[in-house]
Amino acid sequence: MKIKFTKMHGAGNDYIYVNTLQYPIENPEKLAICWSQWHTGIGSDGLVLIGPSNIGDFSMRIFNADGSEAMMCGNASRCIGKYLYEYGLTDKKDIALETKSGIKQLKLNVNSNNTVDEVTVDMGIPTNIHWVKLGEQSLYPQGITVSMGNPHLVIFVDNVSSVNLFQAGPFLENHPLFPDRTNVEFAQILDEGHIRMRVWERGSGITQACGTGACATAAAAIFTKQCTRNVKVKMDGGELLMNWDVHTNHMTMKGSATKVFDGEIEI
Ligand SMILES: N[C@@H](CCC[C@H](N)C(=O)O)C(=O)O
Repeated sequence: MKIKFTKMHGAGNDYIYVNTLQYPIENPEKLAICWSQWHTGIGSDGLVLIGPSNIGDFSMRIFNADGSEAMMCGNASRCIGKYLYEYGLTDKKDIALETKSGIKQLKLNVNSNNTVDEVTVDMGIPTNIHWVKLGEQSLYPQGITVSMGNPHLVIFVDNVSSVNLFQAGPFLENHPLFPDRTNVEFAQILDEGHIRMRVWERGSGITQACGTGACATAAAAIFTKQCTRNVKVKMDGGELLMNWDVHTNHMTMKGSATKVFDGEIEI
């Protein structure tokens, strides 16, 4: 059986997107592992399924490169907005997307060519924000946990370029404090409106960007009064603009969504 897919990225965080309304997928965990491989698969940070929804306009399921299913993905939610509009699944510019961490509202920025270049997502309320001690075995004594529907650990450092992500990432992802594992963000405050961040994602390793991670980083920086409520998070693959609303407590994330190519694969 042949499945059509689209490879897309948001700030360099790249996923394989399948419209399951047309191509139902029975074993996404296995396919995420197989297709994400760079040398023997399509190559990606994971697999995203676009589906129907009873409570929103459409739904999203996201699988990391190791096959684990995540509750939410910020970069994929923007790419889904672009996909839905440009592939004619909707003509709405405001889309309610069902995710495992609830409905996320997408606002599409449609340009004169009728293509979507940017999407703003209401990412909801950051929760579980508190300092944690990481113990003597960690190079980094403490960090801040933030939940954006999925778990994050944010560690502020003076120089993000000097962090050895390959070493610190897996150690902290699997730290005993986090029985469900965690995403790990290293963040350097550039000024009160700009943060430089590098990420180790749970289930995918080093990625070029993480949308929920950018939200978590902004929330941690604002929580510790290092940044204002409007802040840009610069990652290896691009930047996202965050706003943490003082009245609603919701975090919004604005950024690009890019199509790489369409393909077809046999299963
Ligand atoms: N890249 C994503 C997050 C994907 C899921 C994450 N690795 C997890 O397991 O929670 C984003 O852009 O938010």
